[in-house]
Amino acid sequence: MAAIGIVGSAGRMGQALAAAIDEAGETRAGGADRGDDVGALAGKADALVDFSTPGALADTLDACVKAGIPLLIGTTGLSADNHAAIDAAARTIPVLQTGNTSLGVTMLAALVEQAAARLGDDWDIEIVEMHHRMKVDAPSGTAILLGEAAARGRGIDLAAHTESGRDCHTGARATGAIGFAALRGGTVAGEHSVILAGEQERITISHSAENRAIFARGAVKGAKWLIGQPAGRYTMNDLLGL
Ligand SMILES: NC(=O)C1=CN([C@@H]2O[C@H](COP(=O)(O)OP(=O)(O)OC[C@H]3O[C@@H](n4cnc5c(N)ncnc54)[C@H](OP(=O)(O)O)[C@@H]3O)[C@@H](O)[C@H]2O)C=CC1
Ligand SMILES: O=C(O)C1=N[C@H](C(=O)O)C[C@H](O)C1
Repeated sequence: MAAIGIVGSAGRMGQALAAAIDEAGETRAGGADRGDDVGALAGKADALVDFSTPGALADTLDACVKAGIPLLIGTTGLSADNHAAIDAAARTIPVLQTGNTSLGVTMLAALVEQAAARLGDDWDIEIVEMHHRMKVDAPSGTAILLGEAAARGRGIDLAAHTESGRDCHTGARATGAIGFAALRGGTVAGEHSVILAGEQERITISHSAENRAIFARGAVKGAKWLIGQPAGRYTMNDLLGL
């Protein structure tokens, strides 16, 4: 049985994760929220799972490195500095970072990578997502993950080909661009569609999250899998052997 600590335990995902830990028969090592000592939590856990905010990440990584325990990072909206800090910590401990812990989105990303690899750049790729009104970051971590999968398939750099936040007179779409559009409203748990738009035909591949339990269950699986892995940076693909 694994003792899993929750960073951001009072939040929507923190609560869903607590339920998933119980459902899986694992142990809750406790939680850390704003102002709490994450080091104390790391000291009594086998692994931490973080669904909080990018500003909390540096302390959480430090705490896990000091305690020598793995960390699963589900928080999205991460900066380049956050990613550099993850890379540094992953030299000492196992770290799994993903914009989406669900099995369905991991499969969707694999399909998108394959489609992008086989279709030429005359097929325009657009990623559309919708989330609840409380979500603070855009595009979603999942949309970015799907964009990275498409870019990998195409053999291009995502940052250099991103078109997002289109407004006013944008000019025509750049050939080979990967476009992002974000909608916010209501209580939507997470909707993502990847549209491949060619000449007179279109492919749309979608994923709908019906609730947060799917993310929480995937995070518990990920945390358990991380315990016992060597130091390194992992994704859900590693966990699922994709
Ligand atoms: N990878 C995935 O599969 C998924 C990722 N997410 C991501 O997880 C994150 C959390 O989402 P959600 O639960 O909906 O958001 P919430 O706002 O409901 O929860 C975040 C929690 O983190 C707390 N928090 C703020 N600062 C700290 C800190 N320094 N240390 C510890 N906790 C802190 C917040 O407290 P306070 O209210 O006081 O600020 C809040 O309770 C988001 O980035 C979201 O995009 C969500 C779903 C799935
Ligand atoms: O904030 C959320 O709610 C979600 N965040 C993740 C994201 O940014 O993609 C995952 C999921 O879509 C829900």
